[in-house]
Amino acid sequence: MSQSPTPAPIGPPDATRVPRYAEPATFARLPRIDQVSRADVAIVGVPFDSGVSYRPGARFGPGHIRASSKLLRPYNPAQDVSPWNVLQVADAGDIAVNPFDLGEAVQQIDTAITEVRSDGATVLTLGGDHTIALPILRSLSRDHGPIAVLHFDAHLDTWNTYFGAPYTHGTPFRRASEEGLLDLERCLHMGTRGPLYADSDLDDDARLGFAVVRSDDYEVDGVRGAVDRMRARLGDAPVYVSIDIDVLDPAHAPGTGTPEAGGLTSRELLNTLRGLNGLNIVGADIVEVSPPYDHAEITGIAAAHVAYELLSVLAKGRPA
Ligand SMILES: N=C(N)NCCCC(=O)O
Ligand SMILES: [Zn+2]
Ligand SMILES: [Zn+2]
Repeated sequence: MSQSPTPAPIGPPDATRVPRYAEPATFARLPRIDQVSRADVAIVGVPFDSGVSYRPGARFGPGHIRASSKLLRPYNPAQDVSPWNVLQVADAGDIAVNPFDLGEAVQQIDTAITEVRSDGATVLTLGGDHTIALPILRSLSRDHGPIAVLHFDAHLDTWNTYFGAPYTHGTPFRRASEEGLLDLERCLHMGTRGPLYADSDLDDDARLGFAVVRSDDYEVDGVRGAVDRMRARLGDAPVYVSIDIDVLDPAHAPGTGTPEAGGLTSRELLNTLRGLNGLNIVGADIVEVSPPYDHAEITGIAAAHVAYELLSVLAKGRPA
């Protein structure tokens, strides 16, 4: 039987013919998911910030990242790939999440992510606060088993509860570990720094399955050393990449809710992500972008470029 050939992916309109600032924003001016027959990668917004412990505003993150992604161009010379030519990437819009009921919100995110994934798409989620990583990991682990979480963040996010609440942006990875969603030999934080509640936080964190490449380790070992440790830890496990934009120094990402001094530069983060090539990435998020605290789109642009590097890695990983 003759098979109909897979249609060429639809990319963004040519920016030399359609102004970048025209039209409602989709990520990188890519098509909406209802404009394509199928998607290899779906961009999903999660406008939710009811889990934050300090400054709010991440509910406006997805729209801001989309607006800040209009200048991205089709060819990525740093990875020698044109991601839109290799993958059908489409914008699936935003999940309608209950801002008043965290339990229901977590359930809604799991359901919506599972539905997008059931059509065969890898999901790149734009947050939203870090609470959203838990339901995404629940969805992924049902198909992939225990996941290696590669977690870029100033914070551990393996704390227990806030005001007795189990679902918050400081607790997703403790819940995930307790629920058996994580490969305890292969999870890793990158870029952590700053004050903790107690020194036992680090003992708890290690017990929950995480190794650590601190922000200060970049000073000593450089990006190359960080990438070597990252690849050794992740091995060939299914990897979920969770990027809290506050992993960047506040100079590189002021628009976030719980900023900590002494962070990575955007160049260090982008270069570290390029080191993911060849690994088995099953999903990713970019969270904690809070536009009310941003200036001149600094944080939105950083997040858009982070997404672009991740999409380039996914494109390079696709068998020809
Ligand atoms: N930004 C995230 N995801 N977590 C921050 C937790 C801050 C705190 O417990 O003080
Ligand atoms: Zn953080
Ligand atoms: Zn976080």
